[in-house]
Amino acid sequence: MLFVSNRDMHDPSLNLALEEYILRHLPADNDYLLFYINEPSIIIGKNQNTLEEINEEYVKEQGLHVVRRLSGGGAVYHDHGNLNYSFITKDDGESFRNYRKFTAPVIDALRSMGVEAELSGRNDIQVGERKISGNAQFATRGRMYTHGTLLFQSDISHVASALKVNPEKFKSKSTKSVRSRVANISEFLQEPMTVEQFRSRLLTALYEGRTVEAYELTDADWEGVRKLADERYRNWDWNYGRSPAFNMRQVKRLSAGTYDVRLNVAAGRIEQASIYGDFFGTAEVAELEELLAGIRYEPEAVREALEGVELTPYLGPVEPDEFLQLLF
Ligand SMILES: Nc1ncnc2c1ncn2[C@@H]1O[C@H](COP(=O)(O)OC(=O)CCCC[C@@H]2CCSS2)[C@@H](O)[C@H]1O
Repeated sequence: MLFVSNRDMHDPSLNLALEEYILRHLPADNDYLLFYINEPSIIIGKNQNTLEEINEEYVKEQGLHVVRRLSGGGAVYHDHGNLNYSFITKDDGESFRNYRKFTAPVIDALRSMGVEAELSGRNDIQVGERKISGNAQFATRGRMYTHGTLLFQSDISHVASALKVNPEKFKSKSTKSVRSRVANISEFLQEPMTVEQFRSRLLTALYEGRTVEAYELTDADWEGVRKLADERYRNWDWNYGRSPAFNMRQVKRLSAGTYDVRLNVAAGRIEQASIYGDFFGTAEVAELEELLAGIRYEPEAVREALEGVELTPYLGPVEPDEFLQLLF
């Protein structure tokens, strides 16, 4: 596992671009480890509707970055007290949706510092009932990354104020406020340390005492990273773009996540479909939306049109009947 160093880079667009660049362009015969700390930001899940996730007024007032990532899942708040890790590895057919595999070494490292961390739910690391880390994955062309946050010493009140919280989440996890659900790792440490010291401890623990081998990024690499940042992560179309036009809308929680389906139906046919949510798919949900366009708005017609289409890559594990229930 090669370590990629970017210690002084805190622009979320550059950090997400670097992560994507490593995934797509660095030699695939190696695994990579990347850490990053972002300036105050909201990082939106791939399939989310940005404006419904953020508290716009607060974002403006605080000058927060709002950036969409390639992985599924929900929106999270980052600041200088939040350390992110990313394992960029081969997609070997067994690792996608396997959060235990990638969080285990992080959890072991936390335990070695006296933090009683454990994996719970789909993708969270918690101490007791409180979340200290959210995780997500992205896979393409045989490569994948698994990345997660580590709330070390973040301003927890901002976590609550910056994000608009989906009432579904409260119901399903039966908690009263986000504030009480998340916690900073520093609270659980016996001896105080800075986020930088925490980062070094984690790095040493992840290499289990072996020397940390680094991949040195070249000038050409950096050029590629900047290009990706400009083209994608600094692009309004990517971060906010997708149009929410609809005249039928249904929001449902299934076991694989929350789905928000919107349809424009005219003359009995689906003109346009938009599917939002915090689910974990690998394929572009836009392809599925396109498949739905032009189909008669009837369960049988939709069932027929989708025959043979595997839904899981788009939507995570969802049965065809469940999908129909989202549409009708
Ligand atoms: N920084 C951070 N860490 C942990 N939990 C958070 C954070 N910010 C907000 N939250 C809480 O998690 C939920 C959303 O949980 P949910 O499970 O919906 O989403 C996630 O966890 C996504 C994790 C993405 C990790 C990436 C790693 C590098 S770039 S971002 C939110 O409503 C808050 O209650």
